[in-house]
Amino acid sequence: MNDDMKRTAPNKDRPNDKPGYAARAAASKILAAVVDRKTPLDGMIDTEHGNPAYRALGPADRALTRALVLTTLRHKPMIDQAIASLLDRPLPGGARALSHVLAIAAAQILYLDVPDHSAVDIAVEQANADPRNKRFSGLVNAVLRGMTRRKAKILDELESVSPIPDWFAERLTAVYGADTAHAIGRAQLQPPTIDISVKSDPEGWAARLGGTVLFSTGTIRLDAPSGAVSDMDGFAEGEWWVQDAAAAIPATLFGDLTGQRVIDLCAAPGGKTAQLVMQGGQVTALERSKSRLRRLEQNLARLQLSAETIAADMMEYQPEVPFDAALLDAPCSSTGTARRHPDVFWTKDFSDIEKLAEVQYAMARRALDLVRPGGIVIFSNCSLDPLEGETVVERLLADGAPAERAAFPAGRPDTLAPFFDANGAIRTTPAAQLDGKTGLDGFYAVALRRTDG
Ligand SMILES: C[S@@+](CC[C@H](N)C(=O)[O-])C[C@H]1O[C@@H](n2cnc3c(N)ncnc32)[C@H](O)[C@@H]1O
Repeated sequence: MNDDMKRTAPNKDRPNDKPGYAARAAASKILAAVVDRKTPLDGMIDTEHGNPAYRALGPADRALTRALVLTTLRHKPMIDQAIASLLDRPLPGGARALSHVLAIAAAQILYLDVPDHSAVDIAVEQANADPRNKRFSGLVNAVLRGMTRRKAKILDELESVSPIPDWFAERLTAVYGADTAHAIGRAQLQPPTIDISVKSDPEGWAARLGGTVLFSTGTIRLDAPSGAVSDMDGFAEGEWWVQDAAAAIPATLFGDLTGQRVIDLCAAPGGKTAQLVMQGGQVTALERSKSRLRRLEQNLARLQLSAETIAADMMEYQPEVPFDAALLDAPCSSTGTARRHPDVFWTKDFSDIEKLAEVQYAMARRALDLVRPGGIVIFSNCSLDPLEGETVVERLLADGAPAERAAFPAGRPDTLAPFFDANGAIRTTPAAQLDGKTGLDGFYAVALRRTDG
């Protein structure tokens, strides 16, 4: 039996076989893993290695589960407030599983185009099917029916609620000011576009794929993509790869790399490696995770681009000859990508940012050892917190690392000018516009020149 048939042959006598039940049950489990156990979402919705409840679903139910979890996480503070406003008293501390069933149902009622009665009925059945929650099935019914009746008023009340957690909202306000912090929060609610980088002919591919070209990076933006990315024109032929416009900025800042030996130090899945090859570099892609390096190799093979690949920890790797240039796209809190990965706000906290900042500091120092004197290191990451960007560089320079800030090569589009800070580094946030378009990840990128030797 194939996946589609499993989805279309329910046994109506068993509520758990009702259409849509399994998708909601999987969504509630996955939400619990994100919120209670801080498990990143991506791994759980992987078709090969993901959560078993997700893998057991057919393609249509998998898409529904993803939509349910993403929508719930994107609106989590609103949903929590809406549920709390309908309860006489808070749910008992042990009722975590129940709270996730309620949240998934509330996301459908408030934010998704799902008939209210299906959302309510299936949530009641989920409660009945779990011995821990059976006694609450009446409460689930009452809360969710109340929500459907008062939907318009509740949505109105939720207008002023920030979609990001307090710890991060406070941090953003302290760093960027209240208006930008608010705009970053609102940007989080917009469905993300698909941005792609092309090997050549952006205008031609934009016309073929129904997108528009963002002049600043040559990115093609698909505002209303339909179907799987891998089925789109040019994907199998290796003409393009998916890459947010902001993520495309750091590598382009090297300019022409013809004749230069370049190392991409945290390379997988390889979007920036592909750019470095396209910019003419003789590229070595280094990555600590063997499985992620395999993915990078597959991506490069599809794109018919060649680079040397090495599975190694950059902190231990010793090249025979130092490189002319290095890209350090360091692991980070990924808070700049929360539009597409809304789980980051619920799986991370400020202590993670502090720990990652230490790792990045050590990595940036190491990256300087791997280039020749006079060589350039571009340090970048997709965190919105300056502790993982601006402060790392300030610390390096204050501590006497053999480095100075370097200018990016001339010739970049003027439209990138608003993203340069006073020190000549790039800072983007989801509150900004690129080429007049909203929808951009948060990124930081700086160029450093090795000064000793
Ligand atoms: C932000 S991702 C890189 C994204 C990549 N540059 C791109 O554009 O596709 C960070 C990567 O660094 C890798 N990484 C983390 N620590 C590392 C280390 N010490 N040495 C090498 N790679 C490392 C992670 O496994 C992860 O794949």
